Amino acid sequence: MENSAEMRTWLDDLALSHPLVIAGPCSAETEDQVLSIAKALKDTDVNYFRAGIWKPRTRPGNFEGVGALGLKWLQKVKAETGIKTATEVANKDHVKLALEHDIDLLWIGARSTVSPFIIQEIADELRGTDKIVLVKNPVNPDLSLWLGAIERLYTADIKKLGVIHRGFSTYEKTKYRNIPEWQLAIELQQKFPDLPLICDPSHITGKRDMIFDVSQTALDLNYDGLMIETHTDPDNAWSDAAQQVTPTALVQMMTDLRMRKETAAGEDYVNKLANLRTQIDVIDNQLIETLGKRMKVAKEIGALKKTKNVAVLQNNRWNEILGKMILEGEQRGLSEEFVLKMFKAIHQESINHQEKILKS
Ligand SMILES: C=C(O[C@@H]1C=C(C(=O)O)C=C[C@H]1O)C(=O)O
Repeated sequence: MENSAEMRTWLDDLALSHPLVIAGPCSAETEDQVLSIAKALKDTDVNYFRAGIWKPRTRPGNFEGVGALGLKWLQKVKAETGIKTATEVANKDHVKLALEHDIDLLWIGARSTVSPFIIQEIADELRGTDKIVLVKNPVNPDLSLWLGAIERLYTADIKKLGVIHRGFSTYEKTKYRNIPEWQLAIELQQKFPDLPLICDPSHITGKRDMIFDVSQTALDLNYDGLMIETHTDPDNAWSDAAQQVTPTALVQMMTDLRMRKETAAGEDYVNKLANLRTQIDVIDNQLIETLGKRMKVAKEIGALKKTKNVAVLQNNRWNEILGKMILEGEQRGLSEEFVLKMFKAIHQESINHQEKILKS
């Protein structure tokens, strides 16, 4: 599968003056709940009304969705508000029912994207559909698995495709429910610049007060749209209560978010940018040159170790460097997270070079 401008035709055809917005409750709970949220979202920027009908929960015993009955409620939403509808499908039976009920946009959840068997089953059932199909990232940060799912759908002649970035599971405790790993989405954009990319800040953050900030970051990174869980009574929602926002909060958010352009004209802007980028180019060259020099010295250390049969990894020395560099970095406004990541990569490269010498 290769990038093609056609990938974004369905989105371009909507001719939106704002990012694509998919909003609605985490789960469809009752007909009244679904309809009252949809009515509150009528005449806003919302393009698709979402509601989970089948809810894959981490543990059994939680509310697992109302099932096919909810599809009738979504049909009512479209009839009464004119908003198009969206739901998650996780197997071929879901697909069949969703298509029978004329749901306009189907998404595949993170837990399904990890399984090529499930994706193939869904793709086979969807074959040739003109509905929009969006694929959430797999729970683990694996870009090939994510793209593999898109490829299976594309091969099944489904051409209205896109991806939803909902963040990744991690063992570490962080401020996020699912860490964003923005780098992965940036890489995806580099490979498939025309594949519509939607951010799901609700699942990335897990907390409603962080949703605005993550949404703004997504727009700053050229995302095409947002999927935001919305409920008229979030605190009493039957699932994901902490991360849902009210329709009023959503509308306010859409007003406050700053839309960014991909580029800008104007001689002053263009000249200043070119000048600053020249400075960056010079510094980048210095960085590479310096790193090359550092590896040369590491190789000499490797050769010396070889003569005395000494181990490559020297934890004391390594900890001493890390400690010093974190402090140095702090003084230059570099975050500890960045310094750690960078030096871990440098250390690994140094070890690789020395390993080659010791094994030669
Ligand atoms: C270069 C050495 O080998 C390894 C690599 C290090 C580095 O690149 O700074 C530090 C400690 C060792 O784990 C060394 O022993 O000094």
